[in-house]
Amino acid sequence: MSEAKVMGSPSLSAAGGSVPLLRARGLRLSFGFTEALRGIHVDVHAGEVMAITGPSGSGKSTLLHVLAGVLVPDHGTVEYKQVRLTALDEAGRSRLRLGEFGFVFQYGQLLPDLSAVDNVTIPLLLAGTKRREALRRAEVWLERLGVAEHSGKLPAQLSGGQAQRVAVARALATEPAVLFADEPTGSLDSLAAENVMLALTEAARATGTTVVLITHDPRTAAYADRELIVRDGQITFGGPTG
Ligand SMILES: Nc1ncnc2c1ncn2[C@@H]1O[C@H](COP(=O)(O)OP(=O)(O)OP(=O)(O)O)[C@@H](O)[C@H]1O
Repeated sequence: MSEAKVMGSPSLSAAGGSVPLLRARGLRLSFGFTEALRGIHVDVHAGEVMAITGPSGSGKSTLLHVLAGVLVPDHGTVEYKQVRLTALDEAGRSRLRLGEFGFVFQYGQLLPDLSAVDNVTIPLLLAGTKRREALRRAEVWLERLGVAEHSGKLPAQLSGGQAQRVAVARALATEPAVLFADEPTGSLDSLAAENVMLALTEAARATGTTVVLITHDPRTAAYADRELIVRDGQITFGGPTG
């Protein structure tokens, strides 16, 4: 774990209930005249797999980026482990992202000239892990994601589903507290999508990693513990009641 980790275990509120790992209130964000987020409240609890669904253009990616501290809302707050992420400057948010969060995108964005295992070592090496140990841990993660036999292949030699599982292994290798995934199966056929989701959720549940993922696909959402539906920048289903 990196020094940038925000210390503290899941805490209890004064009332004795568990405090969400991520707590967002009153999020509003506009791009010019487009109101992408129009007053969103979200709680994400430690260890849960949460799917954000909704029509194209409804604000899903914007919401994910605000929760992950990539974008700053015009109004509203995001708290991570009770630290107000929205009050941090860019450097503070960057440290938090590096230390606590992992990311997977629709197209895994593996480095094309590096083998699968070398791709997975990258974040470990950046975090200061020695090369030998990084290789060992990368192999363990490829095994967990079911792609160990492809570890020496270049991304171009992998199927789309295999490449996404390598991308998930890379995102989880530093053992982030939260994995943010934006359409992680969006480029795959349905069988490959199910295999990636199965591998992703099994690995996340085995390690207690919290997952926030965006998907258009109901079959992908079915792997989540909870679904949040966003329409026109607002949550229409699954938001906090309190
Ligand atoms: N950088 C940006 N500049 C201008 N407008 C943006 C920007 N990012 C998003 N938007 C607009 O904000 C709204 C929400 O976009 P967002 O990408 O969050 O939706 P989405 O639900 O993730 O869509 P999709 O499912 O198609 O990826 C859209 O109207 C989009 O055009």
